[in-house]
Amino acid sequence: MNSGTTTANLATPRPGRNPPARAADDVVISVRDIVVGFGDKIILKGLSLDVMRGEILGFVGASGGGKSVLTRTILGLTRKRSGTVDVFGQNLDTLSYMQRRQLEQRWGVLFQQGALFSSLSVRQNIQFPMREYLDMSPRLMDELTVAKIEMVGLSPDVAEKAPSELSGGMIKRAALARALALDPEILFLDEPTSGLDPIGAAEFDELIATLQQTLGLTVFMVTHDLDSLHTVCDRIAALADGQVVAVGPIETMLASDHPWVSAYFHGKRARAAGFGQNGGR
Ligand SMILES: Nc1ncnc2c1ncn2[C@@H]1O[C@H](COP(=O)(O)OP(=O)(O)OP(=O)(O)O)[C@@H](O)[C@H]1O
Repeated sequence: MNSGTTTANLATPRPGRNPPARAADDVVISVRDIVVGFGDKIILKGLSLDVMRGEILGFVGASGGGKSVLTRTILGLTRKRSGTVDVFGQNLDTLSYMQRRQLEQRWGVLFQQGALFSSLSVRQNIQFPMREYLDMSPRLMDELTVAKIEMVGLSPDVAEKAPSELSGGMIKRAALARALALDPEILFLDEPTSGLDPIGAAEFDELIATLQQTLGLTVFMVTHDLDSLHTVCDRIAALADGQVVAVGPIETMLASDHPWVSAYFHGKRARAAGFGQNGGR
């Protein structure tokens, strides 16, 4: 999937992709100095990070380092002890219930675990957020459901299936369709390619890139997948010791002298994937 990809074409936007916005006022998510812990265990230790409009930001870090915790904190599902999270310029701590609900309609989430409600059909899963947030006729919901299913590359008959009847790749796609149900501007993806074989993972990466492009999405993607980082991410942020220790395009990661970042991007697996040789791939 990555053959023909060079370090040079990572420095500039890949052909066919619009350059992501980089203006300071185009920060879509701004995390400042957040501290998150459980009991006496501090996971995020004053972490700061910006996500820019229209970019795919890959978020990497050691297992158990706090990537999901950061995602859940941004989404307001995990309490922080201090610091701020602004989304679309709105400090999440200051929002009223209604403002919060309006904001929630502007993002879609694909969680790593429990991607679909197992007791609901794919149609019911996709319509879940529509029922939760919108007042729509069943007919319109059905039409939108088919559109979302086709958008993620599944056939319409999948709508009536139960999650247990789908392959791992189809479940990811159906969950993505649900994440897109409300036409969000931001997509949060927590390890979207985990559990997929390399071909399935590559196809899913391609789907994310295509959707980002056609829908103008901003994507925050937690991933361990070196191929995903290389092929679809505009920038990468690396988490270590509870903080973002490097952020930038792949070249920044390859040049970083932080021990974890260096080990990750120059390690055995990275070398097997063709990274880190002569400063690139
Ligand atoms: N609700 C919670 N209560 C207590 N500890 C928690 C809770 N949620 C997360 N943790 C702990 O926070 C740490 C970070 O977890 P997190 O799931 O964010 O890691 P991660 O970087 O996403 O890991 P992985 O790559 O393995 O998914 C772990 O030690 C985890 O056990």
